[in-house]
Amino acid sequence: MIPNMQHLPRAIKQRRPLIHNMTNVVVTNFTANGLLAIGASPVMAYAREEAADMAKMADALVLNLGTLSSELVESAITAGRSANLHGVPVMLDPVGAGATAFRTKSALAILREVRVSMVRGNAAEIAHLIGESAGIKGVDADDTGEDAPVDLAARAANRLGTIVAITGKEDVITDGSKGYVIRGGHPLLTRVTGTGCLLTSVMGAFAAVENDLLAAGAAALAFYGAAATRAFEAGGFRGPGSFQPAFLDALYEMDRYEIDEEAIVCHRALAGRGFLQ
Ligand SMILES: Nc1ncnc2c1ncn2[C@@H]1O[C@H](COP(=O)(O)OP(=O)(O)OP(=O)(O)O)[C@@H](O)[C@H]1O
Ligand SMILES: Cc1ncsc1CCO
Ligand SMILES: [Mg+2]
Repeated sequence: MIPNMQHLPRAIKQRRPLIHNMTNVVVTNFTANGLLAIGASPVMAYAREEAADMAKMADALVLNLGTLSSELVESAITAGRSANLHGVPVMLDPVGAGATAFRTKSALAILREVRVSMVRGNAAEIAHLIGESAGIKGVDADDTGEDAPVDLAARAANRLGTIVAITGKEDVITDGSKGYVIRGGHPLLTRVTGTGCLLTSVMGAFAAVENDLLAAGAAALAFYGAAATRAFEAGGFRGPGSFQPAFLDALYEMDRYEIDEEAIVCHRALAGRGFLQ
């Protein structure tokens, strides 16, 4: 079980951490609404002229490469360095890494220039960051339907020197030696754009209120998956269009969820690799 986890959604509602997002044009509104729903305070700020100032006053910085440009990469590095100087955790979502050389190169430049606290992506994105090829089409991973890619996450964490989360049917998060596999969520999440992007920002909100970043990230994955399950179980929707607001409503109630210990498991394959029980 993850230590000190159950109270984190309440801590977010009480402290309303400021989350500075440099994100993509597809998911901007959804990300702001999702962060508001959990009680965090979102701000989107991109200009080179203000990136360092905003990052400095934030409680977490989220860098998302979904609709990147060279200007965004430059601003992201400026913001990231400012966050590093002021002890602000930095999340990186390398959207579409591997789909084009520019995306991979930009993500690696940020990882080189900024001390990134956590990287979250799908398996294909994370594989490409460490030079391993995997199926990727646009910004979506080819769904292999396989179990959580624990070894890939651990290799990436060690190579990149940061916490790595890989999401999919099951989620995994690791610092390269310890880690968690989290079951939950719902396949409908893949039919609504930006659920991964919002998750990276939600991880930022958890990192803002908990210094143990591995536990914070694992808790974020568990609560986010639980919200998706609740939204599905509550019913009353016909498909992705009506699932999206139901999911936002479920995120709003996240502080009421008891995380089922069964949802966070020591994956069979983790035995003997230093992963926690
Ligand atoms: N098959 C699945 N079953 C249950 N949950 C899933 C499934 N696939 C993804 N998820 C969940 O969906 C959320 C987003 O993860 P995903 O891996 O799809 O991110 P992503 O590819 O970065 O998405 P996007 O680019 O649309 O933001 C996570 O909470 C993950 O656990
Ligand atoms: C569809 C899409 N294209 C670039 S970013 C994005 C949102 C999901 O990552
Ligand atoms: Mg993504």
